[in-house]
Amino acid sequence: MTTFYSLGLTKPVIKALDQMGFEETTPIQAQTIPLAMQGRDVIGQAQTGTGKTAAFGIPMIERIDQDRKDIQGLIIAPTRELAIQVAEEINRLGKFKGVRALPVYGGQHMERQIRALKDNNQIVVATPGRLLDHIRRKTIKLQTVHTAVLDEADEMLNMGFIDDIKDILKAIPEQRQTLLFSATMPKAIREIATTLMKKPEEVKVKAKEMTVENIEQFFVEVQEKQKFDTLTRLLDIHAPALAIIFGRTKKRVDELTDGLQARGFRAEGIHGDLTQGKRMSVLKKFKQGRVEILVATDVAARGLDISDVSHVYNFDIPQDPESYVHRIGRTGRAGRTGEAVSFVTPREKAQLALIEKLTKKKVERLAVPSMDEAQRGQQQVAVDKMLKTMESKDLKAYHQAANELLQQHDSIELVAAALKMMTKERREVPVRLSGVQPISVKKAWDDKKKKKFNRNDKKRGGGGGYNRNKNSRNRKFNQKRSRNNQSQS
Ligand SMILES: Nc1ncnc2c1ncn2[C@@H]1O[C@H](COP(=O)(O)OP(=O)(O)OP(=O)(O)O)[C@@H](O)[C@H]1O
Ligand SMILES: [Mg+2]
Repeated sequence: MTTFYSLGLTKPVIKALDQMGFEETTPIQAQTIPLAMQGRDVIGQAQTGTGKTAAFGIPMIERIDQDRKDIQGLIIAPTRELAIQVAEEINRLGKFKGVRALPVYGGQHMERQIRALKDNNQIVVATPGRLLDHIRRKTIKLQTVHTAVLDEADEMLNMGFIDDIKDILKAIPEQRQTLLFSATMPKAIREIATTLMKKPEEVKVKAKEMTVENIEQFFVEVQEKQKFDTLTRLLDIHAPALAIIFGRTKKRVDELTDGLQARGFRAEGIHGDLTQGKRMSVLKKFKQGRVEILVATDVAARGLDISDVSHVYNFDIPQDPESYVHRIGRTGRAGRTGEAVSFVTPREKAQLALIEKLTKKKVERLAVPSMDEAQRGQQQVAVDKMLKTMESKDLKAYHQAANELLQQHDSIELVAAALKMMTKERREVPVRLSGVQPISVKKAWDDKKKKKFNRNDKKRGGGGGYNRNKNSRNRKFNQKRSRNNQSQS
């Protein structure tokens, strides 16, 4: 086991780590921090939830001169939520050294952002689109950046951001250090990445499986039409603390959210068509537990670190096996346990086999639950609540009433009545979702080829400069996404 102290970190950073409750390094941290502190370029791949943020954040902070007020570190992340989350973690790590990180993302007021950029932040954490806007408008100065990080690099390159990333990196001095991190690193992406880096050291944390051990993985085989009832029954049985449900498209996410709400679940959706304000408020409510189920598209949930997520449901099996790894990785973070259940229609069994091949892990079959089992699940929730109340609350004030009731009535009937009052008796309100095409392995394969072709095509076209307008970028991006029947965040 490696301590942070043995890595030669400075006192203010050690103090911050202490305050954050980090006692030992995770393997990716132990392996990449020394390399990055020497100024080496690093490609880091390690399982979800194993502390990649601090693996690049700590060395970046160590190499920042806190007496200078210009931007010295730049982190690029695929979504706004992730940019915010990473900036928060960097700010915690840099607190005692006096290093500050500013998140910069689309959907935020431009003028306010420009003012904030003048406000002495040595690190900027940005999404590619908005960062390019600032570079074009000359409202950000990146000549002093010496360290650049691409977080979730494969996702950004997958999303068609390769030219944007190249343009951004052109605005940073060439003698920079470049770090690149993700839980998945398909070969093609790694090859592109190395062209942006200088003799990168590849660190791949050796693990038997690509997913973390503490996530139990299951699948249920269901017909498309049975999926929704199966989902709500599983939710009743599992009674998750917090759950994330993945749908394939934005429309699907909206329909699922409506359906779950109709059946009495506190669910909210998150995807790229919602306003920034709405996305932030949904996430905030979810983190506080005021919303118990978050319904999301792939992109919307990449990299999100919400510690109490106990269950992940793939209502639609993901198109890429890599997406599966990221999706289920929203649970089982930082050593906690979690459960993941994937819904597979009979025609999608081959896709499940592909996932098992990539992750080197067998996914266990779960029987489709009956309505009775679901009800017993909710009864159990009531029983647990009752027992917990008995343990933790002073019930003396209720003793007299209880005694009187027991003299007049049968004790089993009394307890049964109390349980009935506490049990959510869910009526299976009919919910109809629009039909979706099952994923076939052939389609997934074709899409992969198409993506590759598009990339080459783009390369031949030379890509756009800074003055490419935002709408054209978005249009291209959306076309690509809808072709893949996926959704942008
Ligand atoms: N050494 C450590 N000790 C304890 N907790 C840690 C340590 N390093 C990181 N963490 C915590 O673990 C959680 C997961 O970290 P992080 O979000 O960086 O994971 P990740 O590897 O980037 O995952 P993903 O692939 O999903 O993006 C965070 O809450 C973080 O604060
Ligand atoms: Mg991460």
